[in-house]
Amino acid sequence: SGSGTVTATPESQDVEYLAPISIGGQSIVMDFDSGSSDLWVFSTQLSATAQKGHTNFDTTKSTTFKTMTGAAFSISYGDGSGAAGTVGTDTVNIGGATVTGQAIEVATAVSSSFVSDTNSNGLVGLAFSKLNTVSPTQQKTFFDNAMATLAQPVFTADLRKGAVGSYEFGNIDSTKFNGSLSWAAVNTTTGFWQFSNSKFSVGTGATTATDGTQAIADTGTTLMLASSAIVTAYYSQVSGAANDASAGGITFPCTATLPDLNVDVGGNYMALVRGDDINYAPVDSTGTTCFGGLQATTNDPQIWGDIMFKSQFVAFNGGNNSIGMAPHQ
Ligand SMILES: Cc1ccc(-c2noc([C@H]3C[C@@H](O)CN3)n2)cc1F
Repeated sequence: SGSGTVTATPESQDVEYLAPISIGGQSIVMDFDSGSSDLWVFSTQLSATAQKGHTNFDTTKSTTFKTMTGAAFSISYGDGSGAAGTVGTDTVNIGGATVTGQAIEVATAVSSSFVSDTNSNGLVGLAFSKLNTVSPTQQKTFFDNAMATLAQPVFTADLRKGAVGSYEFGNIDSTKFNGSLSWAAVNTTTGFWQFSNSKFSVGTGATTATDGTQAIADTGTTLMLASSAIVTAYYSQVSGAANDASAGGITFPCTATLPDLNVDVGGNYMALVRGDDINYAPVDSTGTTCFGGLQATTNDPQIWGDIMFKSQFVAFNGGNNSIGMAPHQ
């Protein structure tokens, strides 16, 4: 009910953005992921090794937790990591926006990359509920459950490069972006916040058609994974840029000047991704070579992650299935 705002704090190198939620009165820091649809949490039912360094949800300490008999979940992410376990319901409060009876996926097994990521204690999936992995009865996301009682059926992501931003439910704070939001229709068939991308331009260069693959807005992906048409054209304007097998992608001299990238969202709006945001991070401590925040993917849809969110304030409207963007204030 109501609306709620939580801080979105970047992990080192802005790998992901973490926000605090309350599950059954237990405060737990989670990774908010608009590219998946499970709310799963580290728990006291994990091995002691897996629990080490994490905040572990204890179902026995929540007076409102109810077991969902016979239910289970198992999820894997784009990078091959994953989690699995059992399911119950509990009250979830995110900055004041509250859902009772939210499906809580209680991890009994998690992959090593989650164990070592001790700042994160699970994920809050914010894509469409059709992607939820609970069986035998698929469950709804927090946002899906909250929508009817939120002041507006929306949530927003205000993610910042190397700084604290926010996630907000139920309200669009117009002090956080410049001008007005441009809205694009969302193609809900895949379950992602997916939209068309038909053209782009690099810096002040000519606008060029893309290969027409769509894109998703994915807060759970660190970089901006775009079609090769965009990526090739972009880095052709960056002296010293090249694919660097040892770094695992395109790198360039840290002294390189990076142009802005303009990418079309939904046919009407050219979203500007600042060149400065495309300089992701040095590949090593010498600070000589830097890793590109824009990398190529053959995946369809393209996966536009945090690099895009650092330049654009994004609103997700579950009432009319649209996505709104504007440059940050
Ligand atoms: C250790 C770890 C691994 C992966 C992820 C992860 N979270 O969201 C995503 C992207 C990719 C797609 O799967 C949906 N959104 N990936 C988070 C982690 F903390």
